[in-house]
This record gives sequence, structure tokens and C-alpha cells, in this order.
Amino acid sequence: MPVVRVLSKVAKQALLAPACGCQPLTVAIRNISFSPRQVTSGSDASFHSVSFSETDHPKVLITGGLGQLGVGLAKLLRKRFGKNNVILSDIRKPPSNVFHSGPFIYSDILDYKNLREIVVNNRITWLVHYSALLSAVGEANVPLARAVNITGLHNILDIAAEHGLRLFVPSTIGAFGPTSPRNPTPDLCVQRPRTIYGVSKVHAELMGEYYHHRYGLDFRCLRYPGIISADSQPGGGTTDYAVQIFHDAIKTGKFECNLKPDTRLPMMYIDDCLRATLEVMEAPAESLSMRTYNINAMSFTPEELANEVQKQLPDLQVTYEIDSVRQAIADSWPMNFDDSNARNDWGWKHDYDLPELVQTMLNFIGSDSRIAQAN
Ligand SMILES: NC(=O)C1=CN([C@@H]2O[C@H](COP(=O)(O)OP(=O)(O)OC[C@H]3O[C@@H](n4cnc5c(N)ncnc54)[C@H](O)[C@@H]3O)[C@@H](O)[C@H]2O)C=CC1
Ligand SMILES: CC(=O)[C@H](N)C(=O)O
Repeated sequence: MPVVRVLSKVAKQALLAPACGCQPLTVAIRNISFSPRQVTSGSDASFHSVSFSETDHPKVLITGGLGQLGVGLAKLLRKRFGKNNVILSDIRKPPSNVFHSGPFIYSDILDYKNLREIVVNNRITWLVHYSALLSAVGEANVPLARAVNITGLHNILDIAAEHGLRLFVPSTIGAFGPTSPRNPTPDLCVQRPRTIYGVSKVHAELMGEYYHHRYGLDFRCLRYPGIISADSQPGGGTTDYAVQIFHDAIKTGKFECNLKPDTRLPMMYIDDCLRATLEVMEAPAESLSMRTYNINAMSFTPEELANEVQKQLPDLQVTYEIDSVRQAIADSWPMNFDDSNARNDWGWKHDYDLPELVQTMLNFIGSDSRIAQAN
């Protein structure tokens, strides 16, 4: 009898066996046609929560952790759960300050066995899956984006379901498209994105929710707006202009914007984004009426952002040289994001609006460049 069928039979017998106080048999989801963690539809979502009663803190693995968001998230989670309880991973070589700030491990999400080994050997309980190719770089390399964002996600889902992990996968405003309502965009509406990035993120939302209902996976997902950060560079997205303007304003006093001046997009300062991520991961399962939420802070156009920066740096010169790929993407994305479900269900509240964002970014980058000049 083929191995798969033997495993399937053993697992079925284990499920059918009378209650004996034994641990349920955990069999790799990949090797059988159903999961021992399978639940009937309509069952209480709170059943799915990983219990931390045996340990004070979750043990967290962050994939794709050397991008714009991962290092900041590791810092926040390490403050809360302890340095050694949060492992950053990526396929890139970490800079020395990151390498020395806490555990770092090589992990290619396309290597399923390596992922499983990391999860098992480190007794991981939470997985934050940040690896991805963003919207603009995804359009430049569709086969790679498809592999990382879709095949990689399948590996992550299977590992998380097999090992009973709480799984966070970020989605994005890019999961909506030209036929979605754009002003505002609610949680539930038509989603027909026109980028491989958007298609892969809708796929991630649906697969995560499916694994939640089918296998009891504790899947949690936030659709982030464009994220703005001072100490980490964005990885090739459509909203990158809103980070670059601060660096150019301070370094050269000139900024060439690749989107039209009136392109309105939802945006958020990184501290709000990372705090939202921690909050939704810590939210009691019974407070989550959904598993994928929009979160928002502000919406602005390049012109409005430039005007706000010019209040502090009046000499800043802004010109526009439109990138047609990015502009087409931005024109299909939400202009305003409705995040009322996140606010009602688990108390989401942003701290930074446009004036605070601009002040914080200029202070941060300004003090960095003064230090660099002094050295
Ligand atoms: N930064 C933003 O504005 C937003 C980000 N998000 C999502 O948040 C997550 C993190 O975003 P960022 O940090 O900005 O992305 P990023 O592009 O800066 O970083 C992604 C990381 O994934 C890594 N990676 C690529 N292929 C990999 C592989 N095969 N195995 C392991 N790692 C691999 C890269 O080396 C990179 O460090 C992504 O899933 C993104 O879609 C969602 C909305 C907005
Ligand atoms: C909004 C995002 O998902 C990202 N910053 C991008 O522009 O691709």
C-alpha cells in the first residue's frame, strides 16, 4: 500500500479512536488527504487559538525579516516577549547591527524542509510571514513573484497548520482593483486586482481563511496601507515615493515624484503598523469576527504630502516624472480604506496623522544625516 494511504489510514483510525486522553496524532498535511485538526464548519473560532498556558511567551519566527518591516517588528516583539523568543529570518545577509541584536537564521520559504526544521527545532508557536515581492518589483519579475508569494505561502500554511502555529500574513491595499469601491474600500467587496502582487495577496487571504475553517489554523491577516518608515527602505512598491520624499528633501532639497500629484492612497506610519500587528496577534479569538481586516491611518496625495513637508522645509522643490506602471497600479487601488471592523472588533486606533508623520520622519532622518555629517 502506498505510504500516503498508510498514513491516511493511521490518521483516520487515530481520529476515530475513543477518547483516551492521548495527544492527537499530528500527521503532515502534505501527506494525507485531511488534517487531524479538521473541524466542522460553523464551529467556534476560539477553539483554534494556540494555547500559551504551557509557556509564558510565544516563540516567534519572522520570515522575510530583513525588509522594510521585519527588523522593526522584531524589535517590538523582543521588547514584549524577550530577545531570544523572536527569531528573524531571511535569505539575505543581515547587517551587523541586526545580526547582533537577537537571533537570526537563514530561511528560504521555498524550502519546505528547512522551514519545518526551524519551526520544530526552535519550538515556534507564532509565525509572522513577511517574505514577499511587492507590487512594482512583482510586475518586473512575475515568475519569481508567483513562486515567492504563492508557492512560498503554501509552504507557510502547511507548516503552520501541521504545527498548530498562530499565523500572521499581511495583505495590502493592493489586494483590491479597479472594480473595487475605492472611496472608501470596505473589508468585503469585489477584489479583482490587476497585479501579480494583488492576486497573490487575495490568494493568501482566501487560503488562510480556508485553512482556518477547514483545519482550524489560527490565521490572522491585516491589509496594510502603504507603510512609511525612516530607518528602513521599502522593497519596491507603488507607495515608495512617500518614503523617498523625506530622504531627498533632507539630502538634496529636491524630489522627483513618480506618481501624479493628485494620486490619493491610504498610508500609515510604521509604528502604527507594527503595533496593529502585535495587537491583532494578541486579540482573543472570540473578538475576531473576521480573519482579514483593513487597517488605516490616513490618506493623502503626493501634492498634499509635499505641502506638509514644505511647511518644515520651504525650499523643497518637487517635480513629477510619472512611472506609467506604478501610476496604473495606484489608479486601481483604494483611495480611502474603511477599517471600522478592526476598530470595533479589537479596538484598532492609529496614533499618527499626516502632520505627526511628517514631523517624526523629518526629525528622524534629519538627526541621522546630522550624525553622518559629523562623522
Ligand atoms: N511595506 C509596505 O508598505 C507594505 C507591506 N506589506 C506586506 O508586508 C510584508 C513585509 O513587507 P516589507 O518588509 O515592506 O517587504 P520587503 O520587500 O521590504 O521585504 C521582503 C523580504 O522578503 C525576503 N524574501 C524574498 N524572497 C524570499 C524567500 N524566498 N525566502 C525568504 N525571504 C524572502 C526579501 O529578502 C526581503 O527581505 C510583505 O508581505 C508585504 O506584502 C503590505 C502592505 C504594505
Ligand atoms: C501598499 C503595498 O503593499 C506596498 N507598499 C506596495 O506599494 O507594493
